[in-house]
Amino acid sequence: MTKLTEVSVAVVFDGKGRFLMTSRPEGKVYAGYWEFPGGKIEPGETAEDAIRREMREELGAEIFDCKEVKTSVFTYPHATVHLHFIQCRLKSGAIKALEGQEFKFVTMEDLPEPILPATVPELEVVTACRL
Ligand SMILES: Nc1nc2c([nH]c(=O)n2[C@@H]2O[C@H](COP(=O)(O)OP(=O)(O)OP(=O)(O)O)[C@@H](O)[C@H]2O)c(=O)[nH]1
Repeated sequence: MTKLTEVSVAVVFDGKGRFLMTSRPEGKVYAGYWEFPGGKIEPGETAEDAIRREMREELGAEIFDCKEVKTSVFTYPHATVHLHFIQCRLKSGAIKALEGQEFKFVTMEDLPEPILPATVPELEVVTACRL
């Protein structure tokens, strides 16, 4: 059976109904592609533990009200990923790009390009979660 890479990603809205996307930094596969913030789940972590850690490491952000809203599986040439979409809220304070990435709050009408292939088909469903 194919080994799944477990990945946790955050679905975060701002007060205007826009959601957060980040660009992948140089040196990673698909560098420059836009995605939901997040990363691989490490051994012993839950999806929620992982997204709390990734948001802290990548963006200096603390989150709360975490809820898994969807999972999906996508096969890339380099790996098969099992994505866990965690809707959450940001505690107040500025987000900082700590890993050389870019970030922005976007709408479906104003998406950045290019977006990771696995993320594109999930955008509609995930953004429908808006509170
Ligand atoms: N963060 C994130 N990763 C995604 C999304 N969609 C998607 O297919 N992925 C895939 O999930 C995997 C996440 O790995 P990563 O390289 O970002 O994870 P990481 O920060 O833990 O990486 P590291 O192993 O270099 O420390 C990649 O294979 C990436 O292509 C998405 O929307 N957000």
